[in-house]
Amino acid sequence: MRFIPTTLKDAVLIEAEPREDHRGWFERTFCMEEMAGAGLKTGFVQHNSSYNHAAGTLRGMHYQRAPHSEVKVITCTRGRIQDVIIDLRPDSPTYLKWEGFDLKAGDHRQLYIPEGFAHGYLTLEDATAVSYLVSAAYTPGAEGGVRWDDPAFGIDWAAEVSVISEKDAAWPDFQPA
Ligand SMILES: Cc1cn([C@H]2C[C@H](O)[C@@H](COP(=O)(O)OP(=O)(O)O[C@H]3O[C@@H](C)C(=O)[C@@H](O)[C@H]3O)O2)c(=O)[nH]c1=O
Repeated sequence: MRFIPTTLKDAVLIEAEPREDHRGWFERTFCMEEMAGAGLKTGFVQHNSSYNHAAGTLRGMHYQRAPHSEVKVITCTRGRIQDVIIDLRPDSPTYLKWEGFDLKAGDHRQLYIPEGFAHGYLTLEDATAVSYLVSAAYTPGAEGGVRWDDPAFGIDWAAEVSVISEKDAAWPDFQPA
């Protein structure tokens, strides 16, 4: 595994190292020893998948409040997404900054998102699926969100948003802590 820093503190792109032979390839997509060695958390409690019928579907921007904060490790398993994270940790040098990542099926890449970030994605192709590990149990009462078009962040989405849940369209304007 290769660990590539992003512009946001503690968020990391993980590149797998496929070993190829005449059958195809083999790679590690999770390795406790290598990830812990790179300073990443490895205690995952759920493995989730979501499927989206149409390009232009937006899910996010989500987080869970402490003490239910989550690390997430995101993989695009079918199609293509613009995956976006926002650093919402007031004590971070990259507080309120966002970064977007082009993830697509078969790219051998995963995005490691630390606790304290909002996360969301926009599908760039029809029939797109996303798989992700999370480090804390789903706790609806601790759920928080940031609206995808909140002017506080000015996220530069790669395509028009055409499908979104009522919940995600209605997150209020961000209020700094
Ligand atoms: C996230 C989640 C949802 N659910 C249920 C609640 C609801 O009935 C249905 C769909 O939930 P949502 O609309 O919240 O699903 P979704 O919008 O896909 O939520 C996800 O969005 C991405 C961007 C993330 O980062 C994830 O952590 C998660 O928040 O699934 C669970 O049972 N367990 C879970 O862990």
